[in-house]
Amino acid sequence: MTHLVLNNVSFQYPDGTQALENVSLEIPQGQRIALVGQNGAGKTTAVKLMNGLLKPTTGEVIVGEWNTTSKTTAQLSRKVGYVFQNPDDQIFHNEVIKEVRFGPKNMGFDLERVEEMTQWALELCGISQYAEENPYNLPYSMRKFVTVASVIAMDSDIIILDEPTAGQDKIGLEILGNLLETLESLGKTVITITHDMEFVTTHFKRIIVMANRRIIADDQAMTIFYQDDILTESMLKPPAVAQMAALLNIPHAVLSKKELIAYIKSHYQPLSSE
Ligand SMILES: Nc1ncnc2c1ncn2[C@@H]1O[C@H](COP(=O)(O)OP(=O)(O)OP(=O)(O)O)[C@@H](O)[C@H]1O
Repeated sequence: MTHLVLNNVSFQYPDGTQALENVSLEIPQGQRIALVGQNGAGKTTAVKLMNGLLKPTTGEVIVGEWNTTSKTTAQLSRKVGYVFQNPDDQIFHNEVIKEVRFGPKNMGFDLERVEEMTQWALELCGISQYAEENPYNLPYSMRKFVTVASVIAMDSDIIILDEPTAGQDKIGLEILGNLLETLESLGKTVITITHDMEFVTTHFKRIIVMANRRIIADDQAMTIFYQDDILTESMLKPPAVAQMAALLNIPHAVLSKKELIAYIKSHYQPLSSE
């Protein structure tokens, strides 16, 4: 069990850029969270603080019983796995299976567990058939799955996915949705940064919205996508169904195609063909 806490965390990059200001947050083990907000809001900085790649300038980040300030990234990676935004910043092996195997091997798992976790991760990410390929012969969306597999194979309590939906087609998004279900059933905490609001409303109950270096909302989709001040400040575009519901003046929150169609069917008469 690894409880994650950020207490009044601020962060400044060495060039003076203030990337986070007084961010406080608590994530109990096992939650599935979407982290959203405009480019530059501070999302990647926030998650890099969670796995110790960055240390807070002020405030504290607590991972389980550890304060990240006194731990190395290698120590923290046992508890918090981070899938980089750009897979090419992460991949360094010339064979997919070697890349995925590296993490569990490095954690010191016995050989049998290394193989078991590697095969499980490859399968869950839909890339078993590319195990012997050079990752750089695969398209970006597949390379992203190689990095996801490499991290989930390490079996950490907390898993952070930085923009896994970028460049994914329908099948890729289905694989990701299924992956989230599986990780939740295993009791993992999964924090996902994404710009895909359809994906957010379909797969996440808790959504954290960042804007201008701060958290401006931490709530469910029903609240976030129907609150004008949050949408304005974060510049988030609600999912298409919510936009259509607003155009139709539907008086309550609608977040799925099913709900939208049901409303239309019950309120509008079909046009007669005569
Ligand atoms: N290495 C760095 N040095 C200096 N400034 C940085 C560095 N990395 C990020 N920043 C700046 O910190 C701020 C927050 O960036 P961050 O990458 O955390 O935002 P983000 O919400 O993840 O954006 P995106 O959705 O584009 O990934 C931005 O102003 C960004 O330009």
